[in-house]
Amino acid sequence: MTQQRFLKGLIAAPFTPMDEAGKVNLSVIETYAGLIDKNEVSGVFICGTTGESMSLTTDERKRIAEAWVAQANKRFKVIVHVGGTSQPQSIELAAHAQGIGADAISLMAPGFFKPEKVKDLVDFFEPIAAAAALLPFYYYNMPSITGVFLPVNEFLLQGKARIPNLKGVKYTHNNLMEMQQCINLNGGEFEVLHGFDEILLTGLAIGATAAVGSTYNYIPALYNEIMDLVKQGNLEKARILQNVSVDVISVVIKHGGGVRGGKAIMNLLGLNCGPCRSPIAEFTKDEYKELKVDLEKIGFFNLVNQF
Ligand SMILES: CC(=O)N[C@@H]([C@@H](O)[C@H](O)[C@H](O)CO)[C@@H](O)CC(=O)C(=O)O
Repeated sequence: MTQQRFLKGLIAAPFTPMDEAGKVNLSVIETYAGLIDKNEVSGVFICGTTGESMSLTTDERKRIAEAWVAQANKRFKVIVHVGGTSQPQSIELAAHAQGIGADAISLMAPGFFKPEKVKDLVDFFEPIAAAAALLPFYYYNMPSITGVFLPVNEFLLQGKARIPNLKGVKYTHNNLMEMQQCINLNGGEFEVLHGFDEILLTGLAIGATAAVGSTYNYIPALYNEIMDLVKQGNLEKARILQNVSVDVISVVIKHGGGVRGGKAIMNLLGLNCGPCRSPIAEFTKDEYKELKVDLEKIGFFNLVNQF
């Protein structure tokens, strides 16, 4: 089946640059956007998990979205995550994303008061998606964080009946059977964006054609090669490269995970993204030293060719 896809290839989930005082530092986004453009990354998924959306104010989220749309300047796509726990706040962010010329919106399920049924989730999303009716909308499925484990294929079916701009799902979960069902639903009607970098190869094997992730910020070449190798049918080499990604992500996990560890990596590489916002603890000097040693041990710095 060859369907026209809106999103393809690698989409980086940018870190939100902050200064030492913990304020959002928009000035870094110009250089950041230059790196994205240079590295065959087809888009950015901003203010998501990696972008610390839930720790930002509504106004900060708007300013960040404006900066990315302006700096991307149509060189790559900008998908704005507008999810949260407050429907009116998300409506405001969705309308804003459309107004500034973003390419798409995405929303995770509300994780404080949770929808009990698929219908509740559709009810929550419908007016938000309608506020950006001209943009494709991707459901951001991430049950490990939201605690919402509703069946995604069922959501796509019920959602499409009421949300005309529902385009697909960003699938950040390891239920590969369900992910495959979503990919094949209605003959491949929906775009399923792969969400876990460490198992990209698995997602590609079952038919994903685009992926959103935090490590595509700093080692995109590795993943672009995995994608090329899969197209060529060279699974043996693709597996070796995926294993390299697993080594990197093991170090990232040791140092606090994709957001904390990943932001520290960006800082080590010279793109000043600053600290994470509380409650994610700031990296100490000793931690930076230890991270560098761990990355050197696995040959990480040879993988980084874009800085
Ligand atoms: C839970 C989580 O943060 N997942 C990441 C992954 O890229 C993740 O950092 C990576 O696979 C390492 O575990 C992305 O799916 C998140 C993402 O795209 C986002 O920032 O919204």
